[in-house]
Amino acid sequence: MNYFVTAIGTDSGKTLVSSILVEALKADYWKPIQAGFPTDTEEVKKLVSNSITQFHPETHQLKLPASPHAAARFEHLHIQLDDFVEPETTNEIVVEGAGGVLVPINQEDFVIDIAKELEMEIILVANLYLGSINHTLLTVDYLKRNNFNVKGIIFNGDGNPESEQIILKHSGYRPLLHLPKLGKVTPEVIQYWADQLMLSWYE
Ligand SMILES: Nc1ncnc2c1ncn2[C@@H]1O[C@H](COP(=O)(O)OP(=O)(O)OP(=O)(O)O)[C@@H](O)[C@H]1O
Ligand SMILES: C[C@H](N)[C@H](N)CCCCCC(=O)O
Ligand SMILES: [Mg+2]
Repeated sequence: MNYFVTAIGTDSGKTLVSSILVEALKADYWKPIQAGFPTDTEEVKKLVSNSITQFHPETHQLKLPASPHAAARFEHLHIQLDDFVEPETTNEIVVEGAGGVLVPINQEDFVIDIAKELEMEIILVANLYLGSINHTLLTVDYLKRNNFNVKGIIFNGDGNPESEQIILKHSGYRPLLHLPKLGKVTPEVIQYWADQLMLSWYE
């Protein structure tokens, strides 16, 4: 199974969560669209320590740290959905989106449409700041209305039981992991949280 990691926004922790997933599953990693530097792939390479994972090149590596539709226009490029061809591998792939679900890649399509085209199972990263319930349930509503197959939700940030409870109630999604605010993120920290994730992965 290939997993598409999305979130309720940008800077939500998708790269951090992708590193944990890659380490836990010994899966490959692919960031189809990178906007800005340093790249997420470089970050994941620093955090993953297993010898099986392959890091597949971005389909579009854009200079501007902006929405892909704008970053592409800035470079006189046009991104289209059929640019995205699943990398050749016999391994599972953890695919990281860019920003949240409705991030435009051109004037018609969105980042989440890549997951639809490639029939990937969604993993949703949800933060727990004040305001994140609304952002999360809007994302959940979109995923449900468009019949996405969702593996589960990973809460990222210091505990907020009231938010977690109401999000789980309305989404019906399985909580895969709750990642607190970490200190220095090292490969050892990633391995620890990869082990935590696997405790309930096959439930
Ligand atoms: N639980 C956490 N504890 C400590 N630092 C975190 C945590 N979650 C995210 N961060 C940090 O916050 C920053 C943004 O996280 P990250 O890069 O994973 O976001 P992202 O969702 O991948 O963003 P983008 O949409 O640009 O891909 C990073 O420096 C990351 O290490
Ligand atoms: C540049 C950033 N780090 C992400 N890769 C792209 C985020 C796009 C967000 C678009 C938006 O929702 O306004
Ligand atoms: Mg990222």
